[in-house]
Amino acid sequence: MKLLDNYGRLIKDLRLSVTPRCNLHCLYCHPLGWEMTEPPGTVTVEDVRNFLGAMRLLGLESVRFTGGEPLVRKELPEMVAAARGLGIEDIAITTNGMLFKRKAKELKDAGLRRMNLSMDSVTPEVFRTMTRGGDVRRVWEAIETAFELGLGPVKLNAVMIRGMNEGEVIPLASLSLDKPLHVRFLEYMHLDNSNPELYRQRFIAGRETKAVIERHFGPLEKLEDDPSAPARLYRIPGAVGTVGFINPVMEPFCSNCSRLRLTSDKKLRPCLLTDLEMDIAWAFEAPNPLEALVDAILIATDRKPAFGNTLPTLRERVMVGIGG
Ligand SMILES: Nc1nc2c(ncn2[C@@H]2O[C@H](COP(=O)(O)OP(=O)(O)OP(=O)(O)O)[C@@H](O)[C@H]2O)c(=O)[nH]1
Ligand SMILES: C[S@@+](CC[C@H](N)C(=O)[O-])C[C@H]1O[C@@H](n2cnc3c(N)ncnc32)[C@H](O)[C@@H]1O
Ligand code: SF4
Ligand code: SF4
Repeated sequence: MKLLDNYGRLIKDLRLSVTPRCNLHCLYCHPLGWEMTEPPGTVTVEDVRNFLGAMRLLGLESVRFTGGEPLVRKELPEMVAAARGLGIEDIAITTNGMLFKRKAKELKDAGLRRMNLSMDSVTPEVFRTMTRGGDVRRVWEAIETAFELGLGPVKLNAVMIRGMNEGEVIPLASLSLDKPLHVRFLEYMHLDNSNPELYRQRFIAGRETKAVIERHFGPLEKLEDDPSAPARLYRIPGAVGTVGFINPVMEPFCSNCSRLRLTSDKKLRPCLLTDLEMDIAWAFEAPNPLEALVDAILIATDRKPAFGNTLPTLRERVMVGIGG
């Protein structure tokens, strides 16, 4: 069965947050501390199995476990195994990598196929500042471990923030030169309404980052994009890996959006950049959760907007600074 929204988009990908907790505190993100226990009402392994089962009935092809930091959730391997048990092939995580080395084998055995790693900087001090205490050596270890275990492709995410890591563009892009690493530069999104002026000052448009790379390496080769994935892909001539630009603010990719998101507190979001979310805790408690979850997913898909409805506000907040 295929799930189509009201704009004809095929919904086949799920982003599933398994915890609101994190062992880092990046300057641009606001997770709960890792030392807390999971808040009451957080999705359980059984909830994840039921939700994935319902999505699978509706044609789900890929699932990405995220957070918070998914590796602080001790049941993550069981959740991955639940996805695999339902026949899902494309099982990925997005992680800061701090705990990856010690959990990688178990995750691979459970069915994990690939990973995206956050790496805003290659410079230890800049990395530590941006993540408020993270150790970039652990990201290197995570990359090596992924290569050793054959988990791939390995994609790196760098959120670009003026005054913090703009000097890292060339060192980060250079990581794609001789290794199969896919380095993606993300436009910073300011997801709350506090201090729009600070947001404007910090924001760097993807096209500016691309221009910096092209000034250094010459024109980038355009590669074929996966239309339903957020990154626009390029290659530095002769490089093994790729560079990509994820520009949700200045160049939204909503027309091919294929995603729904489930938050760790059981809210179903038809879109990442929306103020609309449905509390579907009731469906997990229903006498027939699978049936109730299918209903909830159909309703959320029906409400999926044409584009992120908070996008215009995000763009408005940065337009003045960069002239359109
Ligand atoms: N606006 C918007 N941004 C997204 C969406 N999905 C991912 N992003 C952005 O892309 C960033 C990187 O996402 P990842 O978790 O690495 O996953 P991904 O790149 O979507 O996954 P793959 O393409 O499957 O590797 C996120 O932090 C968001 O900034 C989406 O559906 N809408
Ligand atoms: C919220 S994190 C969760 C997964 C994991 N903890 C990690 O950092 O990879 C998922 C992705 O969102 C990105 N992200 C978080 N806050 C962001 C923001 N304000 N703007 C753009 N990207 C952001 C992170 O860089 C990361 O790549
Ligand atoms: S590691 Fe991920 S979840 Fe944790 S603070 Fe950074 S971006 Fe947020
Ligand atoms: S902003 Fe919303 S509609 Fe656009 S790509 Fe992201 S999730 Fe999809």
